[in-house]
Amino acid sequence: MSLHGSDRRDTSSAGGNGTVAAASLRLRLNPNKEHKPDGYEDLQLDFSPNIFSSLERYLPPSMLNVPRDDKAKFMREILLKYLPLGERSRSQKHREYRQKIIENYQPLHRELYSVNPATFFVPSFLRAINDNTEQSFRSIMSEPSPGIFLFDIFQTNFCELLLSEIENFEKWVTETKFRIMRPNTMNKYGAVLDDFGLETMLDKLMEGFIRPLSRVLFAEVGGATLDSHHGFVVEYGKDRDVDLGFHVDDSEVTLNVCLGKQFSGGELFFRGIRCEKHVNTGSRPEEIFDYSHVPGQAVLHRGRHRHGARATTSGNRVNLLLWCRSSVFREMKRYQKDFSSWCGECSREKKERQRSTIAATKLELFRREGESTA
Ligand SMILES: O=C(O)CCC(=O)C(=O)O
Ligand SMILES: [Fe+2]
Repeated sequence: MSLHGSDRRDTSSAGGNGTVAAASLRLRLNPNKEHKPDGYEDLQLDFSPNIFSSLERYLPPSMLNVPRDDKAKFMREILLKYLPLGERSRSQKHREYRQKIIENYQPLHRELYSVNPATFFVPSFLRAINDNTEQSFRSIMSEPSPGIFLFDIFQTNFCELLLSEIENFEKWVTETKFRIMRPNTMNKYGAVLDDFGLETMLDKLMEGFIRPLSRVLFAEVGGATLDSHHGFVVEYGKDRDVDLGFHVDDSEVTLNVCLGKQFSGGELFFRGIRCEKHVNTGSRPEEIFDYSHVPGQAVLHRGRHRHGARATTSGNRVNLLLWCRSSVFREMKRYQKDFSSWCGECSREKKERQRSTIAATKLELFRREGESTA
């Protein structure tokens, strides 16, 4: 979402009640650069906390020092005006849904709810992130097939704690008969981690740890500008989902980490990267890659890398998925037709066009040469 000068609207209906409802309040045209904005990470909001911190500098001077909740409420009203009506009520309903869960669900392991690098990540991963160079990233990962990166990320203890938190959440769901929303249309089981309080932690995971990698590995699909996420777990086995059909993710970059437990089967199969237009085209032999999950190991790939998961034939498999999105990339994509920098089929078509242009030029040159020597 971008707030251009010309888009800025009157905020007269914003606020609803209390101090922030004054009809004359408008956003400033230029930000107050001296003002140090509040953090909004710990609030349940329908937009990224960063948007609130950025927008705060545009608040009218009289509002800069009002309580944070009032500022958030005022800004939220403004931001909601930029959503189409249907989406606005969907967003409102989802907010209420989350609020209800968070007010009633008692987390089991509070230490999971904010990122603690020393206890979450394995040392090799932390070192690479701290070095922050392409060389350091590549030194901890393998790329068994173009665009699919594998590396150790989570400590065993972190995986176990997260599994136990998820079990605890599901126990609460069963006991209270709370109807939860599943991660997406393809899963009957699993849970959205963002919905029961892990959103801020996962946002930090994306910003501090996945975006630096994606900036280098997936620059052409907005890897440097990932700014929102959908974080969830999928669960397979007896009494759970069995497999997952062939699909692309609603993400620019996907992090998939197996948390455990004991299982067989469940391999991921990859079949090349495709844009929307080419999503159903065939794959070439070099695009075929199968991967067997290893608990604690990350698989990082573009969301448009076509894939699916084979049946988990025994035991239980639980995987953490972080679909990372870039609003900038999505906006730019609307004005483009050629995705040869990442779509396997666009790239093949482009090479084919170049090949036939060269062939036609050569033919023309031969023809002219023939004419001049005749
Ligand atoms: O089962 C898996 O590990 C893959 C899940 C997946 O691809 C997804 O949820 O988008
Ligand atoms: Fe997927």
